[in-house]
Amino acid sequence: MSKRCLTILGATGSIGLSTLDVVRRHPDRFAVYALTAGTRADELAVLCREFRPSVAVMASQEAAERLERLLDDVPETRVLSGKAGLCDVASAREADTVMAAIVGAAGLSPTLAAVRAGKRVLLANKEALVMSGRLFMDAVAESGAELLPIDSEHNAIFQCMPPEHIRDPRAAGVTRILLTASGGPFREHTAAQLRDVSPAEACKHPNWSMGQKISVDSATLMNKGLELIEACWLFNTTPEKIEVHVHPESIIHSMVEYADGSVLAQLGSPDMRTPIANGLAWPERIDAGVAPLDLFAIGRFHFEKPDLHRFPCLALAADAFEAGGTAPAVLNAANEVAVEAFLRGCLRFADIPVIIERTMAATTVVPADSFDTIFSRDAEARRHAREQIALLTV
Ligand SMILES: NC(=O)C1=CN([C@@H]2O[C@H](COP(=O)(O)OP(=O)(O)OC[C@H]3O[C@@H](n4cnc5c(N)ncnc54)[C@H](OP(=O)(O)O)[C@@H]3O)[C@@H](O)[C@H]2O)C=CC1
Ligand SMILES: CC(=O)[C@@H](O)[C@H](O)COP(=O)(O)O
Ligand SMILES: [Mn+2]
Repeated sequence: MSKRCLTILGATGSIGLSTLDVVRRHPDRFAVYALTAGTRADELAVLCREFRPSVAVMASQEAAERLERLLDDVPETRVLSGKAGLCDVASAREADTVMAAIVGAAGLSPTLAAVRAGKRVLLANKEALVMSGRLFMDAVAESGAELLPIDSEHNAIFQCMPPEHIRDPRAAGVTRILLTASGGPFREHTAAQLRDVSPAEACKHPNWSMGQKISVDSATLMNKGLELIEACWLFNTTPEKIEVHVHPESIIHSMVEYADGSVLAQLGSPDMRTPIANGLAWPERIDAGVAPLDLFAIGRFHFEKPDLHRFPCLALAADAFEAGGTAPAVLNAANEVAVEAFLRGCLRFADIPVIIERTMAATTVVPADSFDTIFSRDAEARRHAREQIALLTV
């Protein structure tokens, strides 16, 4: 068996560490070519000592200089920095597989570089696809990259469809996708209780252990909104063909309904090592280190409709997809700015959707005809969102 050689973008994060945990269990299958991080050089240094990548990349020159000092005695690891360094390792000839696990818009350029270089791209960074939708999928088609979904719901949907039909589910007899949502930590909060929840409470997901940004997105249901858009692009479908089911146990990771009335579901413990191992080894199955599912202990599954009044972000995302063009990029940018402000204690939880709605209202939708257009609208939306936050906090 020839080894897969990996670049892991966002190696120090929740998905990055879970990926390395799967890799660690299979030294005969996987080798690490490159690891990247944003600012946390100390954490990346520890990983470099264990996995001995040929290249390590930090987002800034300053962080790269620190990493270089920390790896003084690890001469086989070359240190690079910045967007150019990230794109280099994402497209390098030496790597055949790229885990795209940088959080947010910062992941778009390196993920796209991996796509354009025709890699097997394991897509966790949903924001990249939400921002650039059709352009991203066109790049996949042009390069022949193998795009495999890692987001747990999308990986579940992928597992429930014939692989040759994932971009044409109607041809496989698919009638609907049932996208599951946990409902987040505030599923039972009243609108009044939601006003003053803290960042620590928002980051305490009931079932999953994840980075801060996606944890807040789960709490507002924006994560489900981003995932709705992600599913539309990955599976070439529309929001009307996707129904969100709040399933608080997070054991069913999503379902696919067929014309004959069959509904196929993928179940598993809420542990990202399952979809990661599925993507790394696809079409084979390998040990992911995940404990077997104990359905007797779980006992019951519950399902509810999402409450769009308490959690308007889901509807805002559906509206952005409907508006098309640059609207999803604007939605994503406004959300990133609002979540960051909330995490810094500068914005109330309930004002996250307010900032997104105001930013969307203030920004003209134009056709998403190039990545330059996407990046310029992203920057403009961030400026609007920051202005709106400043107005709310004076
Ligand atoms: N966590 C999960 O279970 C799931 C996550 N996802 C998606 O996967 C992605 C990663 O999520 P998660 O692992 O939770 O996030 P984390 O915040 O835990 O990790 C983010 C990673 O990205 C790096 N990073 C952050 N900013 C930059 C930047 N500007 N340039 C380069 N690298 C950067 C971080 O480096 P540093 O450590 O130095 O800050 C870290 O390695 C997100 O898009 C998320 O939506 C999808 C499904 C499930
Ligand atoms: C693990 C994963 O894929 C997350 O996106 C998870 O789905 C978050 O859970 P909810 O958004 O359903 O709360
Ligand atoms: Mn998910």
